[in-house]
Amino acid sequence: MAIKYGRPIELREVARSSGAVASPALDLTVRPRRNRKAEWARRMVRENVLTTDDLIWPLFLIDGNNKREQVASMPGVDRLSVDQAVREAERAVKLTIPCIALFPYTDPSLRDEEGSEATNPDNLVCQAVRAIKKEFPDLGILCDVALDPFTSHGHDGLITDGKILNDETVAVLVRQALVQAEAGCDIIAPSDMMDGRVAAIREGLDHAGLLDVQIMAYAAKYASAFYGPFRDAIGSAKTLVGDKRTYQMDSANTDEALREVELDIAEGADMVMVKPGMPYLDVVRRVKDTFAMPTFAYQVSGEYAMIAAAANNGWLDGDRAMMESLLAFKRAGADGVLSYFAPKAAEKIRAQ
Ligand SMILES: NCC(=O)CCC(=O)O
Ligand SMILES: [Mg+2]
Repeated sequence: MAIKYGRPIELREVARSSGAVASPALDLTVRPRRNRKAEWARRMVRENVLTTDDLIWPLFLIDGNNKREQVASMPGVDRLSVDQAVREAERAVKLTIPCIALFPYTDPSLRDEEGSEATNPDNLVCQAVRAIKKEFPDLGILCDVALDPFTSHGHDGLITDGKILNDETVAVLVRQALVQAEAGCDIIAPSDMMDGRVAAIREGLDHAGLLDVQIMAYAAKYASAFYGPFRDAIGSAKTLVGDKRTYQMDSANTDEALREVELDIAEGADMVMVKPGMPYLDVVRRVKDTFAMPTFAYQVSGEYAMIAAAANNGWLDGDRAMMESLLAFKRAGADGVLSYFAPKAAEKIRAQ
């Protein structure tokens, strides 16, 4: 190492203040704490900053009017009727959050084996997109593409004899993407993890003349326990049969994440995502370093619930844990974060 830490023995004792305890000064030339001595000094050397531009706010939708229903496992998060979602969209605009994401709680009577409601051009998501775009055309809207909010079995794809049918599912996902894009959605975000869906969706969008609709691929989505509260929110927790490990990734792998991301980029993804977030920051870093693509992370429902629950119990300073967890994504190389904390974090950033 080039740095020399020592200094001549005769200089060691000279800088002691009179009030110092009687112990010899350490022989240190380099003292990293100097750069942390005051808030202005810390700001000067700060390497990463979280801004409102880094936030994407996921919202849950429910049928009805003037309705807000608490999601029990996500304190502070509600399911919203379309008119209420428009009000939250207004809040996003005022907070300068660039983009929201929409997730429907589909009425159980509309769920079936094939997830047909996903391709209904007048489903809850499409209604919300149209209503929000009408009032706030400059707010970005991201829509998930996957069948789980619409299927009676809670899986993201079509099933026969307990097996997910990849290619048949992709054909349905293209139609789902098209109804959402035609309603005015700006970013199509396939979260299903079927092989080949990004290419098929890109081709479908281009064929329909929807050349400007972006694709944010949930490229590396892991089979995770942290999705629990989300399934509660969209009402698939009780109906889900089995697990999703034949399509979502094994949490032990990171090389596989790079292969998944590489494929989605080759198939036309404009942006890629890693999900969940906090337990997979190593994956975020590798993806960003390897591909230099716009890279996003999803701080999922379970991550939100952990912090919110601990804060509600007085075990954590909720605001500080929220900001620290969001900054961690920036440090890992993410360009942005989907987080249920988005409005709260944006309020805090703007108050600073
Ligand atoms: N496709 C979107 C999700 O699965 C969200 C998961 C979560 O927030 O737990
Ligand atoms: Mg894939």
